[in-house]
Amino acid sequence: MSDIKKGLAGVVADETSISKVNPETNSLLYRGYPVQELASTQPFEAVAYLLWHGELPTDEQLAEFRVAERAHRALQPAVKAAIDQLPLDSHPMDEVRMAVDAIGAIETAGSGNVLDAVGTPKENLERSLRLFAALPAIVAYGQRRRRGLEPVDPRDDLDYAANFLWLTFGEEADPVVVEAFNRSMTLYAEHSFNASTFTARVITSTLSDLYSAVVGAIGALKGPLHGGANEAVQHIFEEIGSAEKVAEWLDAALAEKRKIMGFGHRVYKRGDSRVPTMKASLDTLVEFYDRSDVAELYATLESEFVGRKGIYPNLDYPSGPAYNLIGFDTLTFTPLFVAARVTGWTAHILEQQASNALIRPLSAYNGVDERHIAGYVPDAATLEAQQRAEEAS
Ligand SMILES: CC(=O)SCCNC(=O)CCNC(=O)[C@H](O)C(C)(C)COP(=O)(O)OP(=O)(O)OC[C@H]1O[C@@H](n2cnc3c(N)ncnc32)[C@H](O)[C@@H]1OP(=O)(O)O
Ligand SMILES: O=C([O-])CC(=O)C(=O)O
Repeated sequence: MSDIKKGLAGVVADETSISKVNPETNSLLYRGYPVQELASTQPFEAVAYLLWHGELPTDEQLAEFRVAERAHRALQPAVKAAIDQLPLDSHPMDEVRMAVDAIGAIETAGSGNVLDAVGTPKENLERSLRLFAALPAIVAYGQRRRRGLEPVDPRDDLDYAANFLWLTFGEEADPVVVEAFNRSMTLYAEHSFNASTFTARVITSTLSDLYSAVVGAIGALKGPLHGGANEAVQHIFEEIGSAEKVAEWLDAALAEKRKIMGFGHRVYKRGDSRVPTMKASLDTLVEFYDRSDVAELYATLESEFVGRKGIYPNLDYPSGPAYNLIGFDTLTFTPLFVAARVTGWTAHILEQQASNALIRPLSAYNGVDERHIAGYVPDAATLEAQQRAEEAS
């Protein structure tokens, strides 16, 4: 069949008013605002509000939103208990998926049946806010427990980004670090019908609940062709070691036909619109931590790979080393992406619920021709149905 779109490449599956990815102009708009402007001027809470409500909050709305977000920051004992059941060497993405699953099971408990678990738009907006508020403590706890540290309590006097760093490291981060981290959250928040968001929309389209959709999206994000690439970039940096070893490493990697993680994109073919903003944040971190070696490796790998293949970095390329400099464990990088993208996922879940159609594409069968079990004799009802089908065709 010639009209198969492998990987749904180029297929417009539905409309959305949440974000616009334009590879021609290399731009990304959230509800009409260029993401670079949002990243430079807004706290992440305001970006979450924008994605859900369609408008940036007024000062009063932001203050009210912050009160609600701060009220749900603490790690719930049942969620901590769910995470504690897992081996310490479970992947943190599995931990986060388990935590969201536990929250979903707790919050929809008593809803009676699958129809009631779906919830109203108001309930789903509240659920989105609670998940957004709870994820930093979940991600931070994962890293702390692997380091043998007790969780710390959230700080009501800190905004989202500063509190996230506090929860992870147990100390107040420098404003330079908070700013870079806040920007990364905004840049990661939303990107139209990427694989994880589309997964969330597919699950939502069956009238399943918001938590199930987010759990599915986490599973899709874990893959290294999608969100898992920020973790994979750091592994590559460690494998290479230093800028002078890039050329030799790349020769071998390309000879082995390896994918170089952090490069390439399904939609952007001439560079990811978010990279310059994240690279600027990486530069501030390089300066702050006095790690010019990281900048050198970054620049050398980029120029060698772009020079040889004409394939450009995506957002995971600068964010991987940025998260490493901040002090996050490498395996925590993709959970940070979850904490940011939960805003986009839930905005899409709400949009899908508001205008739903079951998502169910067709497939072209390319298996063996019809065949039969030797000695099988159809019963009367089957024969009758076959006869009716033949007559109708
Ligand atoms: C936030 C995000 O999720 S951004 C994406 C993060 N993912 C990564 O960084 C993983 C590495 N990149 C990739 O695997 C790809 O570029 C993808 C999956 C992101 C996009 O893939 P697609 O649009 O399907 O392009 P596809 O994988 O078909 O690549 C086209 C060609 O470029 C090559 N190519 C694309 N990206 C890379 C890469 N990173 N390294 C080496 N070769 C690459 C492919 O091998 C393919 O070559 P071929 O035509 O000779 O077979
Ligand atoms: O859009 C995509 O396919 C992947 C991506 O960059 C994202 O989800 O941020």
